[in-house]
Amino acid sequence: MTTQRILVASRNAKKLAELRRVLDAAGIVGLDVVGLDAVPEYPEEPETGATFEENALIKARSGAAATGLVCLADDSGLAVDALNGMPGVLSARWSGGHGDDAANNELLLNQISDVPDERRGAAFVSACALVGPNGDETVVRGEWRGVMLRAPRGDNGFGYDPLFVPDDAVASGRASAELSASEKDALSHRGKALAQLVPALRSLAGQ
Ligand SMILES: O=P(O)(O)OP(=O)(O)OP(=O)(O)OC[C@H]1O[C@@H](n2cnc3c(O)ncnc32)[C@H](O)[C@@H]1O
Ligand SMILES: [Mg+2]
Repeated sequence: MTTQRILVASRNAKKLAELRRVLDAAGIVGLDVVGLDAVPEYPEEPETGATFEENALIKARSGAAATGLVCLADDSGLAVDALNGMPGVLSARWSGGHGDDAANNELLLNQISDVPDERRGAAFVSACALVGPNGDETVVRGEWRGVMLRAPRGDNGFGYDPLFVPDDAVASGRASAELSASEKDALSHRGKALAQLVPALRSLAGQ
């Protein structure tokens, strides 16, 4: 059986690790998952879309076009109800610098410090785009509802995980950053999005 190479186009090492984990857990035989470090550098397009779906497609299209590989990309973020869905697509650079989790978390907590408990709902959102060799495109979305804490808790995960307590009963009030990797994957926005791609990935792998 031939092995289908698939590029997972993310510069965020912790997100990349989650994407790999979920693909591994899906048990798809015949897929060789590679990251951006395994392919020659290519100019990456700015993530200027108005939606998670548009941004995921921007990333997956440019990865597929530059490498000729099937390409999977995730665009994700946290949508806070009291902020009308922000930080949303701006989540990675909410405080200005890209990917400064501590600064992003501090700013966001301050912005919602006056929001009462009953209005602290939020959702993590992930859009995952898969672009195939013939230009075929699939985009899926997963959401994970929860509430915003008033101070960070936990050391696992990344980004806004220490601020977010999932609604799921199995999380029993723990922050996302207090869940194990497999617990997060089973519940998360990213896990839900990728689960919808399993059939497309299986057919790519020739299964
Ligand atoms: O675009 P790539 O290279 O994949 O990496 P990135 O970190 O820039 O990723 P995004 O543009 O999709 O921005 C997503 C941001 O949303 C936040 N985020 C997304 N998923 C998250 C999760 O599972 N837990 C905590 N924060 C998350 C986190 O701040 C991310 O940096
Ligand atoms: Mg990004």
